Amino acid sequence: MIISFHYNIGNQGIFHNSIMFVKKALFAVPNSKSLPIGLVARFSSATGDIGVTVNDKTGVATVKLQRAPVNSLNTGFLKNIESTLDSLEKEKARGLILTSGLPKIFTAGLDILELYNCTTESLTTFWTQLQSTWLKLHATSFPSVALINGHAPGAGCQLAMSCEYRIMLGPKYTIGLNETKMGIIAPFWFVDTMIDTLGPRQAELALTSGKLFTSSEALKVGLIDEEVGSEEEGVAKAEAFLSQYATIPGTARKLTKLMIREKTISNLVKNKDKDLKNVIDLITSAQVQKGLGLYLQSLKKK
Ligand SMILES: CC/C=C\C/C=C\CCC/C=C/CC(=O)SCCNC(=O)CCNC(=O)[C@H](O)C(C)(C)COP(=O)(O)OP(=O)(O)OC[C@H]1O[C@@H](n2cnc3c(N)ncnc32)[C@H](O)[C@@H]1OP(=O)(O)O
Repeated sequence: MIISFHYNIGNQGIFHNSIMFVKKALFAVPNSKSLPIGLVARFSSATGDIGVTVNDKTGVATVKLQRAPVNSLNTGFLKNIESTLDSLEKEKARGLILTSGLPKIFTAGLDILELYNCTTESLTTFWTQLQSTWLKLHATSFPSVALINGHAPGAGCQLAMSCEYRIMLGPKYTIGLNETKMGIIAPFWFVDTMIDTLGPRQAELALTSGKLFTSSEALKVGLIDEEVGSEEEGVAKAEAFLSQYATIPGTARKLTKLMIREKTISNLVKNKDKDLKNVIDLITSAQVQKGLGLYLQSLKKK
């Protein structure tokens, strides 16, 4: 017997920030004893799809990012991700597996079109949303795993580092904070997160060179925790990691996580405006705009 639920999202171009769990159908599946049981959802909008499947035995939600062609993070997509996390908190999810529904790409990081030819106003909206989505992901009350099933440059790496455990599909894809390669600077909270993940020595080497690590290099420096040969293996490892928390009291777990992350979180919370000003000053400068234009062209020329 399978119980299927669908999230029903109010959709006015972009999603409302609440998900209603609506029991849609109760149906029997003949001859199936081992089909996954769960809540299934698919969100759809011009600013990206987010597929959510919740295993109703374990309470673990698999969230699949899907914004073709490369899951680049624009304001609407970031807002959808934040709304999804809000809903999972509200529904008391027991764990998160964050992955991509696209082939080859986890996420290509920030949508460079949000940075190029932007206005101060549009950049403010975008950056404020990015800060807000990241804070939510970094501080989830439930344990989180990034199943990195494709490239994860820039903010793609940042999202992955904010999950508590990283499993990456090898050997073809790369991950890292590549901002300096683009002639820009990673924001201080990206830097803080990388230092928390790699330690200052490896973070400095990685950040100053804008290094994109292969999965085996990432494993060596501790940027990822496991490298796998297939998505199925990745899902099994993610579920195994999350299952250890089934017997750990949730509040103790959450408070411990927040204690460890508190410095990095409060650094951004206290300095949000300063961060925004830095970004506006840097990104709207003629020199950086020229560089971003050339970078976009180089991507399109390939
Ligand atoms: C004092 C200073 C203080 C503060 C700092 C201030 C500001 C800092 C802000 C900096 C933060 C930056 C974080 C980031 O995330 S920057 C973005 C990093 N990402 C990248 O560099 C990825 C670029 N893309 C790629 O390398 C490849 O596309 C990728 C490996 C992901 C996929 O390769 P593939 O061959 O599969 O696809 P492509 O043909 O390259 O791409 C397909 C189309 O998608 C477009 N594209 C790709 N990436 C992006 C992107 N990030 N944003 C927007 N669009 C993207 C690409 O141009 C192709 O478009 P079309 O040709 O189809 O039109």
